[in-house]
Amino acid sequence: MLQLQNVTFTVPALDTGEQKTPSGQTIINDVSFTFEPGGFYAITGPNGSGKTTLAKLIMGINALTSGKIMFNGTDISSLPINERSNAGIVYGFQHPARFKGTTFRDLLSISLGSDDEEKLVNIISRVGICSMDFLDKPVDSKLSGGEIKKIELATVIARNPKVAIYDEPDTGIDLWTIGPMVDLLKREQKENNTTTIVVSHNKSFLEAADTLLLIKKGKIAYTGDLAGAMPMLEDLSVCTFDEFCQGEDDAQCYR
Ligand SMILES: Nc1ncnc2c1ncn2[C@@H]1O[C@H](COP(=O)(O)OP(=O)(O)OP(=O)(O)O)[C@@H](O)[C@H]1O
Repeated sequence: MLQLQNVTFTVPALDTGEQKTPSGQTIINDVSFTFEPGGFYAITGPNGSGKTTLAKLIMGINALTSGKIMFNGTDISSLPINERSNAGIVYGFQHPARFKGTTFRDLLSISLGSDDEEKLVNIISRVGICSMDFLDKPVDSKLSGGEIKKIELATVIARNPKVAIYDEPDTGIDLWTIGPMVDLLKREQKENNTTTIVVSHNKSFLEAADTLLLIKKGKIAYTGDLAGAMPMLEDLSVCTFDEFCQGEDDAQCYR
């Protein structure tokens, strides 16, 4: 069980070499929530509401300003990323890194902790990569957005995570690939009891989730199923910029 207790993230002061002065903007504000083992959660909300920041706080990519994160009874709030990863929390990036001179086989072997061919094939077939040649592709800028996403998913799944966090996994993926990707994450959730947390605006992921967390201005505005969230999702007041238009129906903006 993964518990967020009064989790807060305020933009830290920049170290200018002089005394630190807090820049002070609170991005995540006093968020408490429990992710049950094996649940499928979608974190959604307007642009800039704090979804990625919340995911990064769970992974330890951002350090908490205050509050606590408990994982299976242990306080992991001050653990670095690698120790959270060793504990079973794994993060798939929105824009995965590309490493010149590294092949997919290298990356996957590191994630898997083994270069056993049979195990590598098992993982690539789980993410829907049929060609063995793909294993020896360099992970560089020549890969398409969809290919790099599949590689990222494979490296997360290879770690056999207890908690898998995917930040906008549909970025760079065509509409025809989203369905199979949702099916893949659902299958991994069910077969391995993986607690799955997906940051997404995509309806397919929102429909797949057991529970939605709707984030608005750094706070949880709603938790529950998609049907219950619909009025809020359709309500323009969830827009981050609503203080400028006060929610007027005919506001001239790009929401
Ligand atoms: N370390 C940081 N320093 C300064 N500002 C930050 C930091 N981390 C996040 N922010 C700001 O916090 C806000 C929320 O960012 P975040 O990436 O969490 O939003 P999001 O809800 O995931 O948005 P999107 O849907 O556009 O991906 C943004 O305005 C972002 O610029």
